[in-house]
Formats: sequence, structure tokens, C-alpha cells
Amino acid sequence: MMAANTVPLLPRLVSSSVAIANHAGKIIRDVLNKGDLQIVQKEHVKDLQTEADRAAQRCIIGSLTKHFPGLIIIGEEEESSGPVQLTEQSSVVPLKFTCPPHLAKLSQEQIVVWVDPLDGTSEFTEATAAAAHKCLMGNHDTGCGAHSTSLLDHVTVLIGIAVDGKTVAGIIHQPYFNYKNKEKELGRTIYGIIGSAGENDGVVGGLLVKPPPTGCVVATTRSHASSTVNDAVSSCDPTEVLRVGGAGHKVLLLLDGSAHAYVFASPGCKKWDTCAPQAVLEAAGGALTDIKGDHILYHRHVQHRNSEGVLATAPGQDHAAYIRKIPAHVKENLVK
Ligand SMILES: Nc1ncnc2c1ncn2[C@@H]1O[C@H](COP(=O)(O)O)[C@@H](OP(=O)(O)O)[C@H]1O
Ligand SMILES: [Mg+2]
Ligand SMILES: [Mg+2]
Ligand SMILES: [Mg+2]
Repeated sequence: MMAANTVPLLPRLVSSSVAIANHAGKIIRDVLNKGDLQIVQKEHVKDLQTEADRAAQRCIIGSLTKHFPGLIIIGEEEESSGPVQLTEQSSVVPLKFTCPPHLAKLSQEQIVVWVDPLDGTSEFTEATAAAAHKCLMGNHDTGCGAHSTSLLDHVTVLIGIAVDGKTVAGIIHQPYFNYKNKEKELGRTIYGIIGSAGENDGVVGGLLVKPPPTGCVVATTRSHASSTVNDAVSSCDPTEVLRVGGAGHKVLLLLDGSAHAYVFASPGCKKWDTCAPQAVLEAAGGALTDIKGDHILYHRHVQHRNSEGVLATAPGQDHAAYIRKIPAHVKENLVK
């Protein structure tokens, strides 16, 4: 085994981030178990923050800063006060990939880390409300339909690593994976480095399944729809539309064969929503761009909004063909 200081910076950062994302997932579950989300409204009624978002971000940014002093990290949430749980320097996961040669000699100044401590906050709050309602009703299924606890599957922790403005590595942790099956391990982490030779073509931790050769299943937002969002989805002639929460979760659906494309023609998604999912998807052979087909950049001073929308396709799909289908009025509506 290589001594820690001979391992290049990027694999060390990925390995440490996997351990940190796993711990952030535990913090999220602990907040939900306590049942007091302390919800704060940010820019509008569909833009919420909970104590789980805040505590998970304190853990991620605090731990990364402790292990990599001076690292540039941009998180979704503003700084908050409260207990900070840090991971140990030694809590790294064994590496299951090789570092691509062109990323083997990075200096820390080239790196920006984009952190979404809890992606799918809307669904997290609704699932929690549903669970509380269920308790009040004596633990029977209330038949709330949309207020189903299955919404917890939509929650992920995202840590994306960009080098010289391009995403190169990502970690997607799903804290509630398997929560309905008590026999199995709770939570999973999928991570990848673009161009690395690891298990499953550079993506570790998840089953990679191509979507069916026929049909067109489009995943899109569940809680941030608009007429432009819906026009873009319709233009793809979908055989099925999955309205689900979270950018991380929608990219997981592209990786497990559940959807062909993720289409979001809105300026609502931010760089911390796409940096990690894009890297994992592209490591697996998929693509994620804005709705016009242009690359999304992740420099330190870039605007946070993905103002020209998001379009992602599963490995093996014709990404350019989806871009061509998006109507001109939708593209014109989304400007820098
Ligand atoms: N109109 C909007 N306003 C604020 N955030 C938005 C938004 N549209 C999308 N997002 C953010 O983009 C992510 C994916 O959205 P969606 O689930 O609707 O597809 C969510 O991240 P967070 O849950 O981390 O805030 C969501 O809040
Ligand atoms: Mg948010
Ligand atoms: Mg998000
Ligand atoms: Mg978030």
C-alpha cells in the first residue's frame, strides 16, 4: 500500500470526501430522527433550509478545511452557528480507482469544491411532515399520496471537485438508500473521477445500467416546475415523465437505467447542484450541459446559478439530439 503522502492530492481529496459525505448523511438522519427541522425560508416559499442542511454543511466544510487547510470550498448554505461534527483525518475510504495521469500533479489553488449538503430539501421536508402525520394517525398509512416517505430517496449529499473550472470528480451520497429494507445497509455512496480506471468505468459504488433501448423516460423537477420547464420536457416526446426531487437523485436515475434524460429548463439549479452529479455521470460515459449544449464551468468566481438550465443524458444516449429538440423559445428564455 502507498504511504498517504505519496498519494496524489485528488484521490486523497475524493477519498476523504467520501468519508465526509457518509458522515453528513448520518447527521441528516439524526436531525430527522429528532423531528425538529427548524425550517427557514430563503429566497421564496420553495427555497427552504433545515437544520439538516446547516449541520451537514458545517460538517463538510469544517472537515474539508481541517484536512486540507486553505482549500477553496463553496457551499449552498450561509455560515451557521451550532455544533460541528468533524471527521477524523484517518477516516478515508480505501481508493478503488487510479488517478488519471493529467490530474496527478495538481496544486490546491487549481481546485474549487462545490458542496450541496442536502439536495432535495423540498422533498426532505415533505417526507418529514408525512412521517409526523403518520405518527399522529397511530402509525397507519394516511394515504397522503404525494406526501409519501418514499420522498426520502430523493435526498442526497453532493461534493463536487472542479479543477481549472471543469468538474473532474464527484461524490453522491444517498443517506436513505435501502431505508425500507431493514436487512440491508442503510445509505450508499457513488463517486467517480472523469477518466479514471476504477471499477465500473471510473464510477464506484453503484450499479451502472443502461436505460431501455426503446422509449424515452425524462426525469424533471417535482417542486420547481414552470411552463418553460414543461415545454422542454414535452419537446423530448417522452414515453414517461418522472417528476422527482434533487439534481443528485435525477442523475442517479440516469445511472441505474430508470431514465434516459434529465431536463430542467430553468435558472433555478446552482453550481453545487450539478458539479458532483456531472462528474459522476461523465465518468460513466453520460453527459451534462446547459439546455443549449454548452459546458457548465465551475471557477471560483463564476455565477452560482446555472442560468441556462440543465440537460443531462444517460450513458449511450445521443446528447446532441436532445439539445436539438429543445424549442428555440425555451432556449431564448434562458440567458446568462
Ligand atoms: N426555482 C428554484 N429556486 C431555488 N432552488 C431551485 C429552484 N429550482 C431548482 N432549485 C434547486 O435545484 C435543486 C434541484 O431542484 P429540483 O428538485 O426541483 O429538481 C434543489 O436543490 P436543494 O434541494 O439543494 O435546494 C432545488 O432547490
Ligand atoms: Mg436549497
Ligand atoms: Mg441542491
Ligand atoms: Mg441543498
